[in-house]
Amino acid sequence: MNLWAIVPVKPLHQGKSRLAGMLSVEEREALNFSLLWHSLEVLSSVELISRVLVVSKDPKVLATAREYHAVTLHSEDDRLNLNLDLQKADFMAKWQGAQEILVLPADLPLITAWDVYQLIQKAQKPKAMVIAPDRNRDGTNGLLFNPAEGSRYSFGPGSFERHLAFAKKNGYRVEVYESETFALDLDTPEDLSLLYEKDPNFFQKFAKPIRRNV
Ligand SMILES: Nc1nc2c(ncn2[C@@H]2O[C@H](COP(=O)(O)OP(=O)(O)OP(=O)(O)O)[C@@H](O)[C@H]2O)c(=O)[nH]1
Ligand SMILES: C=C(OP(=O)(O)O)C(=O)O
Repeated sequence: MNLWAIVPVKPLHQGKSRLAGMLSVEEREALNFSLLWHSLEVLSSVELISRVLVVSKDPKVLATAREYHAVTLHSEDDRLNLNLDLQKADFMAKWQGAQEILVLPADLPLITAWDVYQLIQKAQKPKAMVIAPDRNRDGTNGLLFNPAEGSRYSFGPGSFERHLAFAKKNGYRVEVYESETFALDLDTPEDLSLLYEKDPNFFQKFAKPIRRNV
């Protein structure tokens, strides 16, 4: 087993733009940094993961990833394109020996190492795809390919159904990973309120990287 986790990250000042009505650009930048830090903390404590690969245009994101011994890929395209960045990261991971690939967006504030471990367990027997939907069963909050060969990314609105359809069409055993913690990605003001309810301490944790930056 040689499982790589790929984490795509938008530039910190651009991410979470749907929260612009509630948070200033500085607050969103701090929140994005905190979410990145949380993802790296979680992934680096999952022993089943051989390497973490972070793909981003943002040098600060990549420098932080390297502090966690992640492999980094600098996306140099003019425009933002999540699926293209994932495709490039996927190629790099396979070139360096990845046999299984897990894509984990960096906006899952509630996930723990145990959640990620459980998701991975579902993919033990190939040929499998594990798909973790968001709470509306619209987006994809985790996607694992075992084997990595033949992987394909179709993130964006409605991606859960597209990933399911891809799996069925291509002969994968599909495991839908239903998890309350995985299901909460931070996109909308409603998601932010839910996070306040479920983990008010998250916002104290997220003061930490703000302090690190000043
Ligand atoms: N490398 C890379 N990562 C991206 C890109 N677009 C989104 N991401 C990351 O992909 C994950 C899921 O993205 P979204 O849920 O749409 O988050 P977001 O783009 O910050 O949210 P909005 O700005 O509100 O659309 C997050 O970790 C983002 O940082 C991209 O073009 N390139
Ligand atoms: C890009 C995605 O994220 P979101 O729907 O959270 O923007 C996705 O789930 O495919």
